[in-house]
Amino acid sequence: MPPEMEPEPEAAVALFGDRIELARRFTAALARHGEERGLIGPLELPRLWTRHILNCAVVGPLLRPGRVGDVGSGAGLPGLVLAIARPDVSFTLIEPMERRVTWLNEQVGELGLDNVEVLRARAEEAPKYSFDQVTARAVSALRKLVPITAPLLRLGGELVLLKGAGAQAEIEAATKELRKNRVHDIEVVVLGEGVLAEVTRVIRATVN
Ligand SMILES: C[S@@+](CC[C@H](N)C(=O)[O-])C[C@H]1O[C@@H](n2cnc3c(N)ncnc32)[C@H](O)[C@@H]1O
Repeated sequence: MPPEMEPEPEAAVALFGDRIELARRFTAALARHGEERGLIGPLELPRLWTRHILNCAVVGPLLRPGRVGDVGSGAGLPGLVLAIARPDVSFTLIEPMERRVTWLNEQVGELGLDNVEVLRARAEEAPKYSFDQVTARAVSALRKLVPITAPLLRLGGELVLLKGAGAQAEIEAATKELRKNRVHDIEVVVLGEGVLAEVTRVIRATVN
C-alpha cells in the first residue's frame, strides 16, 4: 500500500495567506505525480508538507521584490513554492533536466503563475549578473555551489541557499571559493522555529 499523504499542517495557511489554494494544488500534484515522474522519493509523501513545501515557504520573507534565479529547481523546490508565496517577485527556474523542465512548465501553466519563467540550462550556462537574489536547495555542497551561483548575481546581489544542519561547516569548507567569488557578510539564518519540526537553515550572503 502506498504511504499516506501528510495532512496539511496548520502553519500552511499562515505562510501562504491568500495563496493557500495554489499551494494546495501544487502539493497535491506533487503527491499524485512526484514519484512516477522521478521528482520525489517514495518515502516523501508522509512529510511532503513539512519537509518540502513549508521548508521552502518559510524562506519567502527573505526575498525582496526583484528578480530571483532558482538554481536546480527539480520538482519546483524552492522556486515554485516561493513563486506561489511571493507573487511580487519574478522567478527564473534554472534546471537542465528535460523531464523536470517539462514538469515545471506544466505546473506554471496549471497554476497560472505569471511571475515565473523556466530556463532549461545548467547554472554555468545561465546569463551572468542577472539576478538580485539566487536560491538553491539540495544541489551541491557550498564550495561547489558558490562558483556556479555567485556569477549569476548583479553587484550587491544576495545568495539565499537552503542548507541542512551542516551549514556552518560548509561555510568553513568553502573559504577559498567564497573569497574568490567576492562573497561577503555570510550568515546562517534559522527559519521556521516553533513552526516546523525541522528548522530551515539558509546561508545568506552578499556578492560584491
Ligand atoms: C537533488 S535535486 C534537488 C531539486 C530541488 N532543488 C529540491 O530541493 O528538491 C538537484 C537538482 O539540481 C539540478 N542540477 C544539478 N546540477 C546543476 C547545475 N549545474 N545547474 C543547474 N541545475 C543543476 C539537477 O538536475 C536536479 O534537478
